Amino acid sequence: MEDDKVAVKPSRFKRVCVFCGSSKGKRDCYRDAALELGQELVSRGLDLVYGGGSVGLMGLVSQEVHRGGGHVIGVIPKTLMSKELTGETVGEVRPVADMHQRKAEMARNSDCFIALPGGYGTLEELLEVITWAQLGIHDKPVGLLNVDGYYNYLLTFIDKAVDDGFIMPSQRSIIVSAPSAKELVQKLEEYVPVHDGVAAKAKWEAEQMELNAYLHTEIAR
Ligand SMILES: C/C(=C\CNc1ncnc2c1ncn2[C@@H]1O[C@H](COP(=O)(O)O)[C@@H](O)[C@H]1O)CO
Repeated sequence: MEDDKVAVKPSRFKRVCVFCGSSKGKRDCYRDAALELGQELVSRGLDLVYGGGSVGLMGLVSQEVHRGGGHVIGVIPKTLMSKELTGETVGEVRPVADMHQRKAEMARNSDCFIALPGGYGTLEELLEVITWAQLGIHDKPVGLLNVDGYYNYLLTFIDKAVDDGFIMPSQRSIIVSAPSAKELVQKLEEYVPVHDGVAAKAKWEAEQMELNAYLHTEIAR
């Protein structure tokens, strides 16, 4: 092999679920991070799963992956499907019945999760997959793209919850964070899931979640 060619190790992931703002935020660094994450997924040959639509950072990351030739899956509740609300979705659109089914479908179809900066919706999606990891419902890595320290207060709060005995120290490592997309995806590739006694007990919930998602899909047809 020529010296300037670096062998790219195949990814352990196929599909990455991205949670992010339905707004672009007020600073260019958020916009740039969404585009950079899109490019990183394309360069690693990874598909994108996200909440559908073209608004805010959601639009930027999905359009960047689509433009780079990556496969994009937008999972969107039927009530949000009007173009006035969410705009055009690039790639594949998977309509679902409601917000709960959307989260279950996004999780079921992904091998890891990444949160870009966002608001309540992003936080809710992020904290749910962290909680599911804590309960052992899945063992997929969860990453926080901490663009210019956007999530510093959240990480400080989580450290406080560990210090004060509300989160087990072993569960602190569920959240993987990094300031750039490249670093974050690399850390997620290397992530080793946390396992403890809770995990085994909660496995049934994973089956329940899959069954619910399947039933919702069938009912929605
Ligand atoms: C109802 C309005 C806009 C709807 N726009 C959305 N379209 C698709 N998905 C959305 C939308 N809003 C939230 N989401 C989901 O939550 C995350 C973003 O929420 P945030 O509060 O902006 O952080 C995102 O990951 C989506 O899955 C007009 O008000």
